[in-house]
This record gives sequence, C-alpha cells and structure tokens, in this order.
Amino acid sequence: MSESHLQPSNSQPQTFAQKALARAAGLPAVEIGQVVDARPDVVLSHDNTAAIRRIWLQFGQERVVIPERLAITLDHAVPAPTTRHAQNHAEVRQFVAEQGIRHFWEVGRGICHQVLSEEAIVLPGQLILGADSHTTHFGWMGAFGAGIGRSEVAVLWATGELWLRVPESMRVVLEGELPLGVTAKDFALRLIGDLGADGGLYLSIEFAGDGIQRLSLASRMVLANMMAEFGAKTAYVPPDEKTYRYLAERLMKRKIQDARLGGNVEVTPAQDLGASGQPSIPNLQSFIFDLQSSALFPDPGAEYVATHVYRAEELEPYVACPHSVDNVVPLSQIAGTPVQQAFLGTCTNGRLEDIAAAAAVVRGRRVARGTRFIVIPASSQVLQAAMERGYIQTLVEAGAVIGVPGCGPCMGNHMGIPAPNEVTISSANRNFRGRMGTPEAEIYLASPAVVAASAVAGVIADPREVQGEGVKVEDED
Ligand SMILES: CC(C)[C@H](C(=O)O)[C@@H](O)C(=O)O
Ligand code: SF4
Repeated sequence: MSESHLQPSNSQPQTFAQKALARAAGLPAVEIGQVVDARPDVVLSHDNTAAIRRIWLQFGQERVVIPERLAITLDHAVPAPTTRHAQNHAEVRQFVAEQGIRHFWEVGRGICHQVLSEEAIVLPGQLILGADSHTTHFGWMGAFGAGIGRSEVAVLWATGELWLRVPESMRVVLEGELPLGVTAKDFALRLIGDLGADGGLYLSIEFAGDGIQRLSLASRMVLANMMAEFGAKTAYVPPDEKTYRYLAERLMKRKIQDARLGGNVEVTPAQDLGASGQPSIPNLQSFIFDLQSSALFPDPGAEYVATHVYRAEELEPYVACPHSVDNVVPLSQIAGTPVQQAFLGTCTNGRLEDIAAAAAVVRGRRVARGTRFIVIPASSQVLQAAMERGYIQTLVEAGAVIGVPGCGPCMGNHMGIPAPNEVTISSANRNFRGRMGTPEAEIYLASPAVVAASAVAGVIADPREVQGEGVKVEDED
C-alpha cells in the first residue's frame, strides 16, 4: 500500500532520489522516507532468471505483464562450465522464447551492467531494478539503479510495480583533477575505507563537483558500481553532454536495427539512416535533446544526511586488503606482497580504458614467473575495441590469458579460481572470504593499472614505478 497521500509541495528542494522515485511512481513529488509504488523502466536479471522463473510460476501466471521491460543477459558463468550451468542457460532461453523477451543477450556478449549501458537500454532519469546488487551501476548516467531480490523481481514480472522507500541521500564531492596513476577506483576505495562498508547504508550517493565531471564515462561507472560495496541503495552522477552523446549514438543504432529486423519498434523516417548509410547529425541531435529532457538533477538546497568533500590532488592509489572492501590502505603500505594471480575484468573495471591502462603498463614486459595474469573484457564490444587498438596483442605478448567476456572468476564460478593460500590482486569490487571460491585464498582489490603492474612484478606494485614516467591513458569514451 503506498503512502502517496503524503505529498510534499513541489517547490521544496528535492534530491535526485526524490525526483527519480516521484517520476517512477507517477507522483508530482515525494518525501524522503515515503514508501511509493514504483514502476521501473527496466527489470534486469541474468543467469538467475531461471531461479526467478520458478518463484514467479508459483503465482500461477502464464505471461509476465511487462515483457518489453525485461532485460536478460547470460554472463555469470559463460560459456557454461558444467552441465548444471548449461541446463540453467537452457531454461533461461526457454523462458525468453516463451515470453517473447526482446532484450536478451547470449553468452559472450558481456556483463549485464556493461551490456545494458552499451545498448542504451536504460536512460537518464529512469528507474532500473535488477536481481543483481551492482545495479547501482546505472548511476553513471544519472539513472536510479537498485539491486533487489529474486522474489521482488518475480513480483515485478507479475505486477510491473514494487514498493520502495525513498532513501536519504549523501553528497560526495570531488574537486580538482586526479593525479597521474590515480583513478576513480582509488577514489571509491578511499571513500569506502574512510566511512566503512556500511557507510552508505540504504542511502542514495549523489556525486558532484568538477572532479566528477572530468571523469570519463567508464570511470563514472566505476564509482556508481562500487557504491554497492558501500551499502548504498543507489548512486548518482550528474549526466552531461558526454553522457547524452554516448547514449544517443547507441540508442539510435539500436532503434534502427530493431526496425530493420522487423520488430515492432517505431522508428520515424527522421530517425532513420541518412543517404550515406551513416546516422545524420540532426537526427543524433534529436536523440540528444530527448535524453537531456529526461535527465534529472538535484535542486540546490536539497536535504543530505552528510556531505563529504575530497580534493583529487590529495588522493593516491589504494588497495583493499583481505577480507573486506573497507580494509583500505595506501598502495605504498602494501607494495611488495607476492601475488600468484592478477585478475583484470568485471563490471567494475573491465572496460576499454581499464584494458588500455593495463596494456600501457605491460607493453614490452613479461608477466612474472609464478604469476598468472587473467584479463576478461566486460563485453564483446570492449574486446573488439581492445583488439582494434592492439591492446589484446600487447597483453597476450606479455603473457596474459584472455577470457570470454562475462563475469569470469569474479564470484568464483570459473576461469581463474585461486588455489587455497594463493593471493590474487583483482580489479573487482568484492574480496570477502570465499568470494573467488576457496575461503583460504586472499584477494586484494585495486585499480587496473595496479593489477597490471603487480602481474609483471609478481608482487603488489605501483604502476608509476613499473612504468617509470607513469601511465597516461587517453579518455576512451
Ligand atoms: C549472482 C548475483 C546475484 C550477484 C550479485 O547480486 O551481485 C553477483 O553478481 C555478485 O557480484 O555477487
Ligand atoms: S562481474 Fe562480478 S560483481 Fe559484476 S555482476 Fe558479475 S559477478 Fe557481480
């Protein structure tokens, strides 16, 4: 039952979370703490779709009510490593076919959060609820993304709506420019280290400041993604021209492809390809304009539980030590720790700029004897772009192993499970005991450049020292 009668006046300053949930609930405005019935624009699930289906079947429904809003990827254990996984995938495919789900991506396309971003399935100001804790990811574009449980997803399939409490918000400001070799991952680790893994519990983390706007889109994804490890309900980065352009290009491409495939998506002639076969600029502009109009921004004077301000120049590379993401120390304190495995990938740090950073570090070097370097691009598009730019060749020449786009060993499914007592340095977001399989393994979390530097050094290492002059990687957005 919603409490929508508790409507505040529209004129009070609102946080992003208030605005986004008011929109999703079809209300003019909502109070912090109010419970609303929200209708998400997108409902995400992945390999766990089959398990959700078993819950949903108990409702006795034959058709999900919002098939067009479902987005499903196979990414967590792909290609299927065991018969059990293969059976699970088969069930997911059957569900997709039976329910006529258009937004489905097969094994190898990539990790759900990356794929939905690349396909512009979610747009600024929208609400995405996903059966995956890192659905906070979509804050990179100014969408409200939140992880929910499997039964909640089953309820959404059945009814199209779910109650949510409007969270309180925390404002996190980054001022200035990150020094060479210091990344969004380091900033996220520093924040979580300072305030604890529950420092953002059920909060909406609103990023702000010129330091945030300077970040590449890929780096903004790192921040929003990592906020799941801060206990946050959602995260928000204000969208800008870069965001709109990225999404507009992809949205336009997808709509045109859908129309060509004979789908029921309406594409007006104005949105079709120009005579050259290339999308013409005015059409792209119209998509950009639509995205700008749907974007939501917090009002000045909105209510925050706290504001934390960081000066980018004062940050340095950090590492989260075993066995918790808030066990954070400066890299310099832990450098020299031997590692048997270095893992670069995941929805946190498996993008082109991450692979570029790693390639820049290992170019002309070899992975240390006694250390494996596993690189898994977050998506097939990332893999392709990394091949075109020669990064994959550089990494393979250095002795890295390239895996199929997907989650890989991130949660201990396959493709790089450590042995007991081994140490892994990873670009992922979680390092709790047993995360990659055995509870006896140790996991350190760091930025891609640190992971790559450690792979060639065989010990946790500073990329700025391995590289000599530091690692300057161009913005790849
Ligand atoms: C399997 C899935 C439900 C899980 C999550 O919710 O995050 C996974 O993606 C993870 O990172 O642990
Ligand atoms: S890459 Fe890791 S954190 Fe991201 S969705 Fe997959 S298992 Fe979860």
